[in-house]
Amino acid sequence: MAGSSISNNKNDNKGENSEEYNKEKEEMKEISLASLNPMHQSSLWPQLDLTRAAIKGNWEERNPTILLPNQSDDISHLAVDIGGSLIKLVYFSRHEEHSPDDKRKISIKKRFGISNGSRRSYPILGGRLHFVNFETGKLDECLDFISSKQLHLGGLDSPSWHSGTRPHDNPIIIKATGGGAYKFADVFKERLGVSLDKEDEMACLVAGANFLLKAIRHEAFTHMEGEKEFVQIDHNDLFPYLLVNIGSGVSMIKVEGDGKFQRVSGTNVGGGTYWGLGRLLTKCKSFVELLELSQQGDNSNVDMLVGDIYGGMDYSKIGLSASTIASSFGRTIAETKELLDYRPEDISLSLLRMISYNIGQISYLNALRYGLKRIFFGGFFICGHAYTMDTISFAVHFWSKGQAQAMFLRHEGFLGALGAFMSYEKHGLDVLRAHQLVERFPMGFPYVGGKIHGPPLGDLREKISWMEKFVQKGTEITAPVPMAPPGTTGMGGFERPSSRGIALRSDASAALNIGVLYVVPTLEEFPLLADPKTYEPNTIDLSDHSELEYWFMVLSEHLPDLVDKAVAGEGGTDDAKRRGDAFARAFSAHLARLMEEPAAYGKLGLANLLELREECLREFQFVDAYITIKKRENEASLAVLPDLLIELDGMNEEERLLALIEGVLAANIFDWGSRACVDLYHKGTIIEIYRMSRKKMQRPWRVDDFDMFKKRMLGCGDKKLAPYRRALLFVDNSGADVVLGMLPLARELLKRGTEVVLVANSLPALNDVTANELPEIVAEAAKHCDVLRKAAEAGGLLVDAMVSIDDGLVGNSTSIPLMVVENGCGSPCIDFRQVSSELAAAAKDADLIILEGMGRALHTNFNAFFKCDVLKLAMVKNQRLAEKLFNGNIYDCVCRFEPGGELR
Ligand SMILES: Nc1ncnc2c1ncn2[C@@H]1O[C@H](COP(=O)(O)OP(=O)(O)O)[C@@H](O)[C@H]1O
Ligand SMILES: CC(C)(COP(=O)(O)O)[C@@H](O)C(=O)NCCC(=O)O
Ligand SMILES: [Mn+2]
Repeated sequence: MAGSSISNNKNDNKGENSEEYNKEKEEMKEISLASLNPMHQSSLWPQLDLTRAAIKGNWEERNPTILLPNQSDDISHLAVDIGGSLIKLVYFSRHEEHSPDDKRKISIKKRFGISNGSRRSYPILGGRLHFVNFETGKLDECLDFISSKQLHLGGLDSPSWHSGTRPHDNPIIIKATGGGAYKFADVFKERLGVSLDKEDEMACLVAGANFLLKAIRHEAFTHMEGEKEFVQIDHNDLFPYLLVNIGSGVSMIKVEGDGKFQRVSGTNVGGGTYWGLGRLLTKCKSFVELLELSQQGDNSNVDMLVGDIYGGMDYSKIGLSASTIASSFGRTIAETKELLDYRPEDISLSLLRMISYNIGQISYLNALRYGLKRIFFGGFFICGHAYTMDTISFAVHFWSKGQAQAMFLRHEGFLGALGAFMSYEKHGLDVLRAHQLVERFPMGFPYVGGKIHGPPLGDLREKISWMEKFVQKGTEITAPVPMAPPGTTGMGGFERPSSRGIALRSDASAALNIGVLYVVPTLEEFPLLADPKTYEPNTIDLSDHSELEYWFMVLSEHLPDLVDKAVAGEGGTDDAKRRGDAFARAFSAHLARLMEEPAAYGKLGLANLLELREECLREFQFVDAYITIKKRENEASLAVLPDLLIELDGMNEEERLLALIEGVLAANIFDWGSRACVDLYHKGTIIEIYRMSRKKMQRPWRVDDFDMFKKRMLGCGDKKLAPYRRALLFVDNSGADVVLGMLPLARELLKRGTEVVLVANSLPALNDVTANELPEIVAEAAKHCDVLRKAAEAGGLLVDAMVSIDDGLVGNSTSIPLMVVENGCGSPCIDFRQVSSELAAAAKDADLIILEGMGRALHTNFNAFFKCDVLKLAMVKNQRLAEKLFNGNIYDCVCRFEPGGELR
């Protein structure tokens, strides 16, 4: 029950109780950012070190990469928002993941004329934006933090960047907003030697909100009766809106565009009122404590309800139920009672409701006054607290009679600081778009909910011991807010929160659900999506709790096997075992967190869970858990490929096409992500299983559009259609899947004059084949196949891999080339909103897409439409999914052909 869960709460006040966490000062929420345009630097922007800067690659390229050899990788830039209650820091650290261009990449870049980085007219460098906050009353802590991380020296073009000293004639300037930018300017100058460049607070709030609403996909959400729902904001239909920032006090700003706004109202009853009055009345030591108290409160002991006045009856004539609050704190007029006679829990809840309800009501009145339908609420007062949001939402909904809607922002507390940060320059941040931002949730997130200022755990050993320390706490993650629906009366008031007794996650009251947003400048929207606006990658929506429970179970059960493979893949060393253990804990904690609050990481689909698992493995430096298995299966499959090709070549074209599709479906059984299949592998060799799988291919398949596809490929009678120009083949698993399934299909397309682009993962995921691995596999296959060889050579694919091939054949070919491009993903699924620039370029001339495998064709994209023809091929290796999608059974096959564009 709530009481015990809260009082036993070991996550509480970590900073105060534990020495270790006393030094935790770095917020674990980060956003990666595009970096700077050296062309447009203002003198205020901390300069990059451009000494010995050189253009890498071709000078004639439109967007060459500029190397900055003297630029520290840890360069930081800082902006501050110093409010009445809290200081918010936003700082940028450059953080680029370098993956050297291999020959495959170079040839693809040449082929498609892709320049480095992005299409824009400046090089975007990777980086992260960190969010940190301190109490304003503890300014010293904040200054120590800035100083220890040298944030105030951020990237200045001076030798002092390294030495930490700086010449007096070159003042350091930091962007600052909030009242404290004035009040504490001298302290910053004295302690850190920096000048604060003051930016208007309202302008910063608006700039921060506009950026977030445009660039971050799941930034805004509604929160009604415990239900959180993300809102897709149409960039072209964002304005006008009312921005209500609930900080110490409250500002209400009518926003009509970028930089176009007016502060129309406000109220002095805000977050400071709750925290200040609450502290006085309850003797709470911290804001979090005060909020937690409210979770166990019953405000009817403090508030005067309509029923108190009307002898237990509703005042239905004017729509007020007996439980409606008639007068906040009205019961405390009783002369017989003193403050100590009231429970602090009840006082806290009463205060929270009074203030939230009041702000909701005033906000709506202002929205009404200015004809604004949408209201976004920000400010640290909300701090992800479900009951606060529900109360505000209720007020807006009730007073507007359902006409207006309250929306909340995930980065609620950092609008001003973000706006101040953006005011350094107008060219870096504000052009970023959602497809370039990837949000990741680091391993500590389930434990600390993004709240605790964790140490920068760059070192793997630190990560592991951090996990080990938290292992006890893993079992204590209890339900966050909400609470059960607050039970509104529908008559203008609230019932008491029916949530009393439901456990509150220790830190949920102040947990900001913000992960790490990496900027990957090279990511693009897939150009062949029929309608990017309505595209939803996930087929399974995990907001259905029974689905979530099922997949939670599947992934949990699969965990020991995955850890075994990952550890074995690295020789089973003690180090690998320890990492394996820590990974299992971290991933289990993510799962537990999401079970309790499915929307904690944004909108949750199955693809997100599967990707999270891969990311978590990478965090513990398991680069490729299935590497040994993949190699073994590739070799076994390559050994039988020649026989398969001979068999195929002996067939007529109709038989062959069917055999090829059957082959793809049968070979898709080699999937180490499926429990059922893994069990199967104990029962026979790869080749035996493949044969068994082929034998069982009975048509009609569960989804069987083969005849339609055949008609398009082979024509009908004398009527032949032109071959496809270019086919994108999204390959799935290593071994038989790619070697005996997809490569023979690729070969057939090549023979028919179609350019083939093999699209594979950028990073390993389960036993999926990667773009790095494919050229070698193709080279091996090509030893047995002229078609593949010639095509690959002509495509420049087989540069290194083909050294053993007879030189006489090289360059003689006029065949259509075969290419390998990376998809930009490291997951068994694919989200077409964010793919590599290589793939986006290759897609431009494509007229056929073949999506293979459960992850890419069923879990994601089963319902997706494309501008060109698409063939979705997969074997369903999970009973529940087969039942859910088409009332089918495990091992059913899907061959779905959907003509694109005008044909549909
Ligand atoms: N950890 C916290 N400590 C103090 N106040 C907090 C905390 N978390 C949330 N708050 C609430 O947030 C309010 C401050 O919000 P904020 O947006 O930072 O405003 P300001 O800029 O005025 O400081 C506080 O008055 C309090 O109600
Ligand atoms: C992870 C996968 C999507 C990979 O499937 P693939 O794309 O390789 O066909 C699939 O194995 C899966 O959904 N596995 C979990 C379900 C299970 O164990 O039954
Ligand atoms: Mn796979």
